[in-house]
Amino acid sequence: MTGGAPVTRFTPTRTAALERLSAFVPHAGKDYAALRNYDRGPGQHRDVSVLSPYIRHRALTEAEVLEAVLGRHSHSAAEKFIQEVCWRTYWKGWLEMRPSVWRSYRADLRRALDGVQTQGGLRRDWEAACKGETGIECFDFWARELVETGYLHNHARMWFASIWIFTLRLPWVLGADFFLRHLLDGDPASNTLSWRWVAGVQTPGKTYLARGSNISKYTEGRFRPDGWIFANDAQAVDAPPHPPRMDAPKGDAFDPAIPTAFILHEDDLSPGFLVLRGLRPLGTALVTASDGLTPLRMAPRVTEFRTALARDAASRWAERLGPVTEGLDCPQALADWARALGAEQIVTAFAPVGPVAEMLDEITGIPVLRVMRDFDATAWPHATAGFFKFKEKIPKFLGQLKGLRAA
Ligand SMILES: Cc1cc2nc3c(=O)[nH]c(=O)nc-3n(C[C@H](O)[C@H](O)[C@H](O)COP(=O)(O)OP(=O)(O)OC[C@H]3O[C@@H](n4cnc5c(N)ncnc54)[C@H](O)[C@@H]3O)c2cc1C
Repeated sequence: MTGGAPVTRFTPTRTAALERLSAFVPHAGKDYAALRNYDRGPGQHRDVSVLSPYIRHRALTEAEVLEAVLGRHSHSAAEKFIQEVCWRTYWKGWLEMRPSVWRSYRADLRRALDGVQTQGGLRRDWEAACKGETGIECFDFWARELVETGYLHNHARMWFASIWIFTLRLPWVLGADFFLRHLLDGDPASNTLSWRWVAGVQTPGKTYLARGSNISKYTEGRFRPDGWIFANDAQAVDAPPHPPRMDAPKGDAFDPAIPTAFILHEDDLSPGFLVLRGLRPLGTALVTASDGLTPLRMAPRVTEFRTALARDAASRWAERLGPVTEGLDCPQALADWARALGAEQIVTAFAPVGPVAEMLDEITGIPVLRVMRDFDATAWPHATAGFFKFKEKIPKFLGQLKGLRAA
């Protein structure tokens, strides 16, 4: 066996994440560069890190993962892995500067779901795709793997999205929503922008077309799809041009001497950087807002994982957080809770575009200070164009990692 231990189970603790990280780090160099495209199937994903459900919620931060890898490998040996970690950073920065892309996705999704209600053919095809009953063996397998494990290999995500859009001719937003409901790492930036990329919307005109030979090779013959199932040509999906780019967010500073209520939310479950900046809250609210990712029902596996991971973070930091309150699931309830504590400000880690940020934006009557990590503040403003330009800046981000300890 060449990679880390084969896994697809996700224990919702930082300890489990750290164990997985340390088992994977030795393989993050040339093994990863050579083998990362192989999808060996559920329980066999040994050539990739399978860390994304933890990194997505910042039970592990990108900075921590990069530091661990650079503690073992040179930059050039681990270049490929480092770049993949930075794809997440890039997507987040890109969406932060064009937040209307997320709002447009949601509006298009609502329209597509109306279509599902009113058009029998669309409903039938959408249901067959989500249940893994299309008759396309590999696609059906991945649909079930996703629902049963909450994870898919990156290559399977690309093939799946391509077949969804160009073979089944289903709206890409319905596929993105299917992913968000079931992926443990489901995330507005990486998911929306990756689906847009496959559809030829993100890099206008450049689509990703799945090929049978590529699937056979990288599944080591587990699937040998016939050529006929694939579209020969992928016309980019029609979409408006990218919206104008806004400035990257800067985040807020906070005065630890002011009585503070703290929101620990699912987009950043490592509050150590705030404790280091003097955070001593009167109390903490634990917020998960994943239900806001979809108009449909989130998979219980996903909400359970996120709730457990958030509780794990709260229990790790119990001595620093004051009394912890759960179940405050609307802006008004959060504002009332903070005031009842005697707080004059709410402090929280910056939440990127998505339901948590939307909830924070609606809190009124008490200042909400969203504190950014130095890593994000440094990297996000560089997501101005394509990843190629962004990745040239990676050495600069890595140069600043020293001292940016996160947990
Ligand atoms: C259609 C589609 C939808 C996707 N939806 C999501 C999503 O909702 N959430 C999500 O986290 N990722 C998404 N990805 C990106 C990528 O597939 C996953 O991050 C990756 O497969 C996670 O597995 P891993 O941890 O084993 O990755 P590894 O190969 O071990 O990579 C290490 C880390 O780098 C980051 N990373 C790797 N590839 C990417 C990428 N292409 N984009 C962003 N970050 C990356 C992740 O944090 C990952 O944990 C999507 C990709 C596609 C093609």
